[in-house]
Amino acid sequence: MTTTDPSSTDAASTDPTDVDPTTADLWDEHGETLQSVDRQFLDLGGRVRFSGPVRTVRCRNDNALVKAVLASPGDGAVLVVDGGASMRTALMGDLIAASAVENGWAGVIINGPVRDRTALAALPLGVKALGSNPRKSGKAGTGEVDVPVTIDDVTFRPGAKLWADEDGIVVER
Ligand SMILES: O=C([O-])CC(=O)C(=O)O
Repeated sequence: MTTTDPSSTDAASTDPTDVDPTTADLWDEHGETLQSVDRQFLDLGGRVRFSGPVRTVRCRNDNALVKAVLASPGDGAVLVVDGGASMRTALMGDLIAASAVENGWAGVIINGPVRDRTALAALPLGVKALGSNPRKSGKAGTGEVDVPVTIDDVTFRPGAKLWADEDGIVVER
């Protein structure tokens, strides 16, 4: 990729000239004023480097809220989905991810699995997740939206700025 346009939708952007600083650069500059996520998420979207303000969903084996939130305007935000690390059901597939792209979301971080990995890898969307499972989620809509969620010792507060890349995830406290 040769553009430095941050709104570019090129898939699989890993170009070091991208305008966003790397997470390592951010850590060097800001250190422990940021939080860094220890958990080793897999990069499963067509964008590896992404950033934006945090939005959140907390749910477990039920993705109705994920679908609803990603069908609403994202305005460049990153949705952090705390699925409690359950690997039982996929919390996002290609249709929900395509809707996230259409609605202007920068990325989705899922403490749980996705499905349709081949399709996700072709979308201009950041996706970090624990893995994949073909089993569909429940659709009851149980869970919470835009509450602080904690994954290991990192708290993701709605509105906090988050940066993700090949090295990991850093987020404002
Ligand atoms: O509908 C679901 O539960 C997930 C899915 O397959 C999709 O997003 O395409």
